[in-house]
Amino acid sequence: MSILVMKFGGTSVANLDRIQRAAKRVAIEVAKGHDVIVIVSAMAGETNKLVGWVQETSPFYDAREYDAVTSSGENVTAGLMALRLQEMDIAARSWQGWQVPLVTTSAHGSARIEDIPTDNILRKFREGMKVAVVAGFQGLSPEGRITTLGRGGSDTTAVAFAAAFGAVRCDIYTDVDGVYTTDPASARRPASSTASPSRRCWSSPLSAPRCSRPGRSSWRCATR
Ligand SMILES: Nc1ncnc2c1ncn2[C@@H]1O[C@H](COP(=O)(O)OP(=O)(O)O)[C@@H](O)[C@H]1O
Ligand SMILES: N[C@@H](CC(=O)OP(=O)(O)O)C(=O)O
Repeated sequence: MSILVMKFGGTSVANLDRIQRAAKRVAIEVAKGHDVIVIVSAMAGETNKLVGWVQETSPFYDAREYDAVTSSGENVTAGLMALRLQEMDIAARSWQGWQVPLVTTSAHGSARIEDIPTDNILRKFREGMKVAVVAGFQGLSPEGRITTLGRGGSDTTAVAFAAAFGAVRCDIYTDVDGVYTTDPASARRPASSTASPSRRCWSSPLSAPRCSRPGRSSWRCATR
């Protein structure tokens, strides 16, 4: 069994057309014989909207409820991606963090991943499932509450899954107009695009700094 992890960021699942386009990419990898774990983010802008709603409702909010609300964007995209794949006759189902379960610390809003048991998903692959669509960014605390991993945390989810499942590769997709030479989120004046978006960018830093910890093993992680 060769497992491939594919992560689609908010820009790549921003609407139903983009979800369909991402699903087609997944289908290509399934056709190559991989069992695929797809990690999805919330649709672009959704998490910001949810954070805004929390802050507007409760300025000194309960962090456990912040996580309950802000994790929900990924649940929507996971379900929609699984439905789209099913429409393409690919055996797929969605998994929320608690269903895996992706066990984290109790640090709500910036939880650390403690454990990713592989048995549930591997059993489904053995039964014929081809794609496990996992909601990124979220997990379950020892107290049984939903947690989130911090903004940009879906990259962390993807890299941690790739390590836990011994994936052949972890591909991180984002929809941009080109690959800049520096991270536009941190650079004062983003350098111009130097390559086509489809080119592999092996040196590109992942958006979540905490990705590097679970990902320090030997397999390759590509930004596409
Ligand atoms: N054109 C680009 N070239 C290089 N890096 C980029 C580009 N656009 C975005 N990035 C970086 O890639 C990472 C993911 O971008 P982000 O906008 O969060 O996309 P997504 O919603 O797909 O996760 C971030 O670190 C971001 O700054
Ligand atoms: N949706 C979450 C998690 C995430 O990783 O998103 P993206 O892959 O779009 O950066 C956030 O906005 O923080």
